[in-house]
Amino acid sequence: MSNERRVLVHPDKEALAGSVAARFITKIIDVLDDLGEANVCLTGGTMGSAVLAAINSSPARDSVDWSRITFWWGDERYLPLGDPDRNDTQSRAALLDHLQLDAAQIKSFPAPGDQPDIEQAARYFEQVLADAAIDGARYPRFDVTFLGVGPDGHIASLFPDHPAVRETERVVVAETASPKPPAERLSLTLPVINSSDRVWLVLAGADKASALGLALAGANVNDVPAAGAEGRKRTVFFVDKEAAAEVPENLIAPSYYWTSADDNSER
Ligand SMILES: O=C(O)[C@H](O)[C@@H](O)[C@H](O)[C@H](O)COP(=O)(O)O
Repeated sequence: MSNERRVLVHPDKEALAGSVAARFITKIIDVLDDLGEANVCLTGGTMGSAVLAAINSSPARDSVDWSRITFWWGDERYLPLGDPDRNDTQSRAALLDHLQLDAAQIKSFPAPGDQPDIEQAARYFEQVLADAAIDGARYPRFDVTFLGVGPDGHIASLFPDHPAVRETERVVVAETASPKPPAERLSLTLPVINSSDRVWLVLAGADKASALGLALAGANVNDVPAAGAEGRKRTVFFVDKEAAAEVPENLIAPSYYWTSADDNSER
């Protein structure tokens, strides 16, 4: 199995969300069959929520044994629990609150007041991740990590030319000057994101075309953080036609009916 980056293009945002949802359901069933349990890292943003809503409305939703999945986020806005702008609030509304999950399956980042300040909140969550890890690792194995991509090429809360995108030692960092409001956020660092078996980037719209084109053309990670996203087994850019406008034709996967047999190449 090669770990080349794949670009899968869809006609529009709705088809994109539906396709990612279908692929996720199939993949996570395979992972649970193989490993017995799974860790999934969700993303904020409109595409992240659209995918979760598509999973929730899928006829195959309840083919997944959700009780064996722990949910994390790649980043979180540092806002009070329940704030409508928090990523976990939006993920709950789109999917998680429609499933029968134990509270322990949902690993929300801390909110203001949980820890003395945002930096200690970052340190605290590093311990939460370590407690969930095995074999002395600093964080669990993420089977699928979703990422949205900003027009500037940011992923999670790793923004171009910010120290967080260059951080390679820490597991969780505090971002206090996010160009995308709100200013204060917590984020996994790139090495942790890239420890994931699969990194699935989901982006739609003409405003993402430049960032995607640059990321696939090998831009510097500091300039275009999405350029640095790479899963251990698979890295897939799920995009719509508008976002794909600047992607070289040779990087776009031939359109084919994807079957699980194709996916067995991962084993
Ligand atoms: O907290 C956040 O804002 C997200 O984690 C962020 O990284 C988002 O995924 C991108 O900005 C893309 O957002 P859209 O999908 O809405 O364009």
